[in-house]
Amino acid sequence: MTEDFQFTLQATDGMARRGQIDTPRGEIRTPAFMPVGTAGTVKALYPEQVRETGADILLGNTYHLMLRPGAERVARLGGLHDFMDWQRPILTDSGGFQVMSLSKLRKLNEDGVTFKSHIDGSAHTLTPERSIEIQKLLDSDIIMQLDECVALPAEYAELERAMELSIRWAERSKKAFDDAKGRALFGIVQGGDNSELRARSARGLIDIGFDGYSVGGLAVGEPQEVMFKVLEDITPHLPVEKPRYLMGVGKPDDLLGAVGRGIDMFDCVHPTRAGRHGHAYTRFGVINLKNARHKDDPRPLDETSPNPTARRFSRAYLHHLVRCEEILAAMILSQINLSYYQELMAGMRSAIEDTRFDDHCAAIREGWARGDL
Ligand SMILES: O=c1nc[nH]c2cc3[nH]c(NCCN4CCCCC4)nc3cc12
Repeated sequence: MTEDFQFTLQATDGMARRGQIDTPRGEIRTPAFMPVGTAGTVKALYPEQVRETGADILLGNTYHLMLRPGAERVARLGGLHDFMDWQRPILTDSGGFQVMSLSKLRKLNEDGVTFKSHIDGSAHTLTPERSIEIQKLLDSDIIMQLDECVALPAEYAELERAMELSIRWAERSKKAFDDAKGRALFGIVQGGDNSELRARSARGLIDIGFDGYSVGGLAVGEPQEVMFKVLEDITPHLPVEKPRYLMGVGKPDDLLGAVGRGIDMFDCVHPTRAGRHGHAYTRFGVINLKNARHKDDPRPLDETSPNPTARRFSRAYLHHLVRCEEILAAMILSQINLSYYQELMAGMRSAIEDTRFDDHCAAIREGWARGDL
């Protein structure tokens, strides 16, 4: 454990946990949602606007930044925090997942993965050691091991092979990390939807020892109930005193269910991507502002929202901006969606403190069910 990366469990309510991660660059209140800043930007927002939505930490992607502008270049320019002027914690993914989902030509073997850039076709290699090196060059605060994520549904043999490879890569990642001061290294639990493989993966990672444990191999096309079942299988095996991070999740309903099953950290492109596509997340559920029903509606999105932006512009105006594909639509809706996600996380944090998590989630879901009147 690096001494200045410290997770404190403050309260629990059933499996739901309220905690805090202290890092050299600031604290992370959990359960936490991490906006995705793939190419060194949370799209359409200034970093100070991202902070104003309530975010304590951002996610950066090794795959994208190693291809462009390059990890050594970011290091020469002072690291990712100075490069994008976000001085709070950054968690970086290790790149394997993006290679498999973005790069056409790739070859994976025991040593690592070689692939062609989806940008210019140039050849690249990611090994556990190189991925750790890149994340250190980016000056990441929370580093991920390199792993292999298998899309579901998948055969047992394939899930077992990838899970065992990921444990060997976890070992190599830990050696390369070499307890870098002030940084944390997370292992990633694999094993698909097979509870025996998931348990073996968790045990293997715990034996190696990590500062936190990510649940990988989910949000890859499986139904929500499969994801929840996997979480119920895994979280009892994970150490209570270390943070759990569910990668790539999710929609608001996923967040409530996963916090209730013991998850502390999340990341997803959904709120920002949905915002760019004209969808607004609110207490009433998601509102598609492309829909013509809004074109004469003078009401703001949500006049009782704590977010001034959601009280400021009429639905008619937002509908107009979305229809015109104006840049301001992406800016406004990205801010509104990230604010709503952070409002959800803050609400869950206080509900857990007051041991009223289940009632709180029921009330949130009632609001979504009532819909947009
Ligand atoms: O197993 C993983 N290891 C490393 N990184 C990951 C990232 C992931 N991201 C996702 N899902 C992302 C789903 N996302 C939802 C919104 C639209 C774009 C795709 N699963 C993941 C699994 C992993």
